[in-house]
Order: sequence, then structure tokens, then C-alpha cells
Amino acid sequence: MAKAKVAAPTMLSRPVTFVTGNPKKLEEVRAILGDSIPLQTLKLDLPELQGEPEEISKDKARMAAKEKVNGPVLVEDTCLCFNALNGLPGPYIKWFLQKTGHEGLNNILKAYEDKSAYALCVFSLALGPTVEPISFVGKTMGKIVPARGPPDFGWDPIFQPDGYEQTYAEMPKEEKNKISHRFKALDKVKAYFSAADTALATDVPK
Ligand SMILES: O=c1nc[nH]c2c1ncn2[C@H]1C[C@H](O)[C@@H](COP(=O)(O)OP(=O)(O)OP(=O)(O)O)O1
Ligand SMILES: [Mg+2]
Repeated sequence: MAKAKVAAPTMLSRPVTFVTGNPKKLEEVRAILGDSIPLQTLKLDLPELQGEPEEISKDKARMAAKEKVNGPVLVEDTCLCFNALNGLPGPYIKWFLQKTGHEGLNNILKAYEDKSAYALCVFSLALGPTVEPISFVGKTMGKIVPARGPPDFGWDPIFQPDGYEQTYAEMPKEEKNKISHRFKALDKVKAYFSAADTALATDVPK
């Protein structure tokens, strides 16, 4: 029986459209993925519902998939979760950061001894507007510290990952991209795509 590689007949054969309004996220996603997944991007600030991180991310994917995108759509939602607050600000970190800044976030934790926190990244992939999105989660544990390092990207200056003396902001980019919440989630996205590729390259009887 001859083996033949069948061209992927599904949405996965098209480039994936990563939808985000945040250029810094995009920069990291590109650096981490390299050319492992063909990516195109669409700059859109999607509305975000309230709720648990995975549901918020999936909803973003559903909304993004309704845009005129040809092929699979990938979105991502990032949370910064304080253990002392049972995971808050979590998905609302963007607004906390905007309104209170790095100092305000530190001040919130002055009421607690526990400064531990985790960075959480949830990517959601929608293969079409009517297909239920699937999610890929990455988590990096650390603690909240007074801001150190360049204030280039969100809350990077106040998050110090466990096992490191530097905050995300102080680390070289390549270092952050090897241990970050985003890296861990994207590792699962990559594994999903390579498994799908393998499954699609099936043997067909002649
Ligand atoms: O690795 C990171 N290191 C530091 N800060 C970060 C990181 N990743 C996201 N962030 C910030 C951006 C935003 O203030 C909030 C997440 O909100 P989030 O809705 O996911 O991001 P966003 O609205 O900027 O972009 P998007 O259009 O993809 O929703 O945390
Ligand atoms: Mg957002």
C-alpha cells in the first residue's frame, strides 16, 4: 500500500490570525513562535466580558471569529493574580494597572503578608465562527515587588518570577520568553498544531 501525504484539508492549513490590540504581546508571540506557526495579525480591541479567565478568553475568540477572518483565529487574555486576593485582579489587571499604577498595585498588597502572585495566559483558538474555541493555559508563579526595570510592558516591573532575582522587566527579553506565562501557553499551542499536522498527514490506500 503506497503512502501519500494528504494536504491538510481543514482550517489549520491556512495562516492563523492572531487578534490583539497590544503590540507588546504581538512582539512576544512572534519572538516565541518564530516560524513554527504561520501567523498573520489583526489589530482589534475586542470587548472583554467579566468572568473566569478561560471563559473571557474563549469569548474573545468567538467574537474575533465573527470578524471577516479567513481561517483559524487566535486570541489571548492575560491575568495577573494575587494569591492574597484569591486570584484578583486577575483578568481585570488592565484596568487596575491603568487606574492605580505599579505603586497602587503594591499598596493593595500592603494589607497582606502574602505577596505571592502568578501570571496567567490563556490563548483561545477558534477554527471558525460556529466552532467551540479551545484554550491553552500557561502559568508562571512569582511575587509582587516595588517596580524595578524599564516600564515598557504593563506590569512587568512589579512581577518577579520565583527562582529569579530580576523582575520580568529587568530580564533580557529572551530570558522572559523562556519562562513566561506566554511561553508556556504557546508551547501547548505549538504542540496542538504539530499533533494536528501529524494527524492530517495520514496514510491513504491507493
Ligand atoms: O507579559 C506581560 N507582562 C506585563 N504586562 C502584560 C503582559 N501581558 C499582558 N500584559 C498587560 C496588558 C494589559 O494591561 C493586561 C492584560 O489585559 P489583556 O486584555 O490580556 O491585554 P490587552 O487588552 O492589552 O490586549 P488584547 O487586545 O490582546 O486584549 O496586562
Ligand atoms: Mg484586552
